[in-house]
Amino acid sequence: MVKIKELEAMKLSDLENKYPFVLSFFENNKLDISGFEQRTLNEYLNHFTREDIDEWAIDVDKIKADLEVYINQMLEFLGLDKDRVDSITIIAGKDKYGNKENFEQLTINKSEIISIVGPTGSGKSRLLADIEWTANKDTPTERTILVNGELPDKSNRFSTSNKLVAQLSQNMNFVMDLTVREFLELHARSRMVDNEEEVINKIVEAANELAGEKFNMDTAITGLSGGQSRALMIADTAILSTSPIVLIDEIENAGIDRKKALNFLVNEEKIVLMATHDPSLALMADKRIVIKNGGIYKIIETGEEEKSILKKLEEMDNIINDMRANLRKGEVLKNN
Ligand SMILES: Nc1ncnc2c1ncn2[C@@H]1O[C@H](COP(=O)(O)OP(=O)(O)OP(=O)(O)O)[C@@H](O)[C@H]1O
Repeated sequence: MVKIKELEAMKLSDLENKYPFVLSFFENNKLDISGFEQRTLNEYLNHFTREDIDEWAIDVDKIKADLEVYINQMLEFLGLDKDRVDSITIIAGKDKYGNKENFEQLTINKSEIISIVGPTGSGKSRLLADIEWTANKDTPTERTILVNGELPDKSNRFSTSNKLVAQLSQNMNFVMDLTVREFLELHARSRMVDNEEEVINKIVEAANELAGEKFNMDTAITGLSGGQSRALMIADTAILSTSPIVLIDEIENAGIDRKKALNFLVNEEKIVLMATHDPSLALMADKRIVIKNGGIYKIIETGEEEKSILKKLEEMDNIINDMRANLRKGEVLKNN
């Protein structure tokens, strides 16, 4: 629930961006906010002179109380409230040997990217699965996942239309007999987007930017290569998904531009967790979780030194990518 205290210090332009429907509240209450877009709600409400207040019968406390009720009602009505995720918290469970994990709890906030590293079979996918399931001591790790500091309710956990989590998993096998266009149309329709054609074009364009070999709208999705279908799912998730949490289980080297893919998926409003064996992707995150024997063993913040190492890694990646592209084109590689 939104509290008026949180709103008072917001600039009117930010308030409008976050809750576009507030404009009709101001209009209905004959409050002219033009010229005050860069001022906070409090500054705006306190700018009235005694005369204004008497003449227009302005009651600031009542406006605030009404605005709080109005925003909460609108969020509930639009079904947006339950989808707002500002943070998730992982509360420690046990590793594969039954020992308590080496941390107490970790809160991940909106717009953070977290990578998950650790040897093969150490439990990276398990951690993602715990988050997807919003575990409540009911998985092998006995971890608990909180959303916005609370145990999420079941409706949130099991709703399929506005899913809490968008997951890009390692296996992306299409079984449906549809063309790319039909597949995206189905998805866009279920999301009720207005500009269907435009959105579909955007997804195919983005997917083709990620995949090496281009495909078009009339390609059957069963005919896409591993890398192409992966690229399509990434572009689809990035552009169409409203899920506030994106879980990525290794953007494996299926020939897609992984860094570009991550940039597509990252967005101010989302929490991104990605299991990876790739050093550049691991360091692109704000923090990384190190998993050992099924338990969280360390949480490391990516510091300045590692960020500068990331630059070097990216240069090396570019060299490797160029060589890969040239080999694919059938060229013979040359020194320098
Ligand atoms: N804390 C735990 N307690 C019990 N079982 C666990 C725990 N953590 C992970 N496991 C189990 O260990 C197995 C391997 O874990 P997982 O598949 O998550 O590894 P991974 O790190 O993703 O491996 P890869 O890098 O090969 O993808 C799974 O069966 C998983 O359920």
